[in-house]
Amino acid sequence: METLSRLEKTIAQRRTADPSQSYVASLHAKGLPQIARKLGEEGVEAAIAVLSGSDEELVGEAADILFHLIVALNARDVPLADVLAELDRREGVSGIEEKASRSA
Ligand SMILES: N=c1c2ncn([C@@H]3O[C@H](COP(=O)(O)OP(=O)(O)OP(=O)(O)O)[C@@H](O)[C@H]3O)c2ncn1[C@@H]1O[C@H](COP(=O)(O)O)[C@@H](O)[C@H]1O
Repeated sequence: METLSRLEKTIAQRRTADPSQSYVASLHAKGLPQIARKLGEEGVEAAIAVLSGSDEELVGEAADILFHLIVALNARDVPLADVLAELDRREGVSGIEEKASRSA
């Protein structure tokens, strides 16, 4: 989790960098729709790697999706800590109970 928090800080700092020098800044320059599109693409690539990639390819795709997810959260000014707190809240609650609480 330390790694993800550190990455979140770096991403926040790079938002306002020169887009020709920073991938994060280049995504921001293209806007929220592009950030969302990249997150979707990476999700699909990760799913394909689950089915047919090597372990090494899956690790790479998993890293890409975590990175692009944090870029997207940061672009919406939603702290990663909020997501982690939500996961903490769900701890000890079974998936079935969680689903029932959502549809109640
Ligand atoms: N972890 C990452 C990271 N993972 C993936 N990527 C980039 O995400 C892109 C993945 O997109 P694709 O695989 O679809 O490749 P692509 O065709 O080049 O991408 P597009 O042109 O379609 O956007 C690549 O350009 C990767 O370099 C990352 N870019 C940056 N980081 C981290 O973010 C920090 C800040 O980066 P800059 O903003 O570039 O300084 C870096 O120090 C790293 O810690």
